[in-house]
Amino acid sequence: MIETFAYEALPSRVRFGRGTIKEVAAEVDRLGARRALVLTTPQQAAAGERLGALLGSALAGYFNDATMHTPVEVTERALDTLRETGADCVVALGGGSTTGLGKALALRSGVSQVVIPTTYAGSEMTPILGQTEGGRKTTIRSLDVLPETVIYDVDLTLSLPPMLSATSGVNAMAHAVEALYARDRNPIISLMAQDGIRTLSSALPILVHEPANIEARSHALYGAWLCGCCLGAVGMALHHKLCHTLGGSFDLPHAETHTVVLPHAVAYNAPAAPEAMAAISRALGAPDAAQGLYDLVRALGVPLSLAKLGMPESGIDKAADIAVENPYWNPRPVTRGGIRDLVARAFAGERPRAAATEDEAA
Ligand SMILES: NC(=O)c1ccc[n+]([C@@H]2O[C@H](COP(=O)([O-])OP(=O)(O)OC[C@H]3O[C@@H](n4cnc5c(N)ncnc54)[C@H](O)[C@@H]3O)[C@@H](O)[C@H]2O)c1
Ligand SMILES: O=C(O)CCC(=O)CC(=O)O
Repeated sequence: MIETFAYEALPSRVRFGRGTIKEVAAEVDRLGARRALVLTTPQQAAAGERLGALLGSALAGYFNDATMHTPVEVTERALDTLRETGADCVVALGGGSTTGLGKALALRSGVSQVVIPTTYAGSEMTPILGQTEGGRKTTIRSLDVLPETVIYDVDLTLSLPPMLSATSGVNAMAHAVEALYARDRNPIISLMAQDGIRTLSSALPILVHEPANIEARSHALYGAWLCGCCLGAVGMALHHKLCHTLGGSFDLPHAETHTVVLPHAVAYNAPAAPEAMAAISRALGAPDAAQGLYDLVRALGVPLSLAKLGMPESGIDKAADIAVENPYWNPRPVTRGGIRDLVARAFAGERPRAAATEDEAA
């Protein structure tokens, strides 16, 4: 039987393919905008200049200081540039950090956004904005920050280094995994989630050895789009909350933290979400969801432990304390002991705990 559900499609236009960046001026025009401010990180400034050339007379200027976790002071500087250049639109070229800056500007000024994603983070498909002020990261959900247009150009992902491709891809898979057991899950998003996990788990092991494999790049970017849609559409749970806590408390890198934690969060939730686990296993082609994810991460050759990412051992207890401070919905109740065990295993890079039955886990 089909479960009772609600489904709300988010309004955004997507173009996908190779060489699609050439359509940027037409897409800006389609939005009724006249002057576009190009946003990048300092590392992608040269790619931003090539994009500026494609915009021609619609180019208003550049802001090349996008920074991870969207610090408010950077947004304020970008807002000054937006006003000085008279831009009525932003074109964000880059990963989640640059997309985040575009969203922050849209929230404050109402400008429309074209996003050209070059990682697999998926922020371009969500009405979610995380911002940092005074060392504290807060998240809002509002249609005001949802980008109007997203241009996926597979060619732009060829330069994404293999290790960042792997961790960014697992970051994307985490959105799909949690969508499958979300409280507000629905059949359309679950289909996208399963296909997102399937395409990324097939493409990533190829990309770490052959980063220029265009077919694998194309599947990975398509999978990232599907996973981003999942994050934008339904609520996330333990895995995302825990990564947020760990990243914020110990200044750990975003995609790498997701990659280490995902198998352990899935093992924790497995007893309470058997249908989701079966769907994840099928999508991975592995007998067990959590063990399959761990095997995938190990095969990608990326760090398997929070210790390797720079978390101190004393952080295990601190993370467990913070994780139970503010209650949130999760398919399995979040207990301090359970989370401590999860974080300790993730800290050491051990295999996730073998799945318990729901009774054993209670
Ligand atoms: N709000 C949301 O829905 C959402 C979703 C996912 C992530 N995020 C946020 O996004 C940020 C992380 O984004 P990210 O993981 O994409 O990393 P990122 O955007 O910080 O990019 C990492 C580095 O890789 C470089 N880079 C990106 N694409 C490249 C390419 N194709 N070739 C070469 N270099 C490239 C960037 O310039 C940067 O230096 C975090 O702040 C996270 O919280 C937000
Ligand atoms: O930091 C944000 O902008 C929100 C992050 C998020 O919702 C997805 C993630 O943790 O990958």
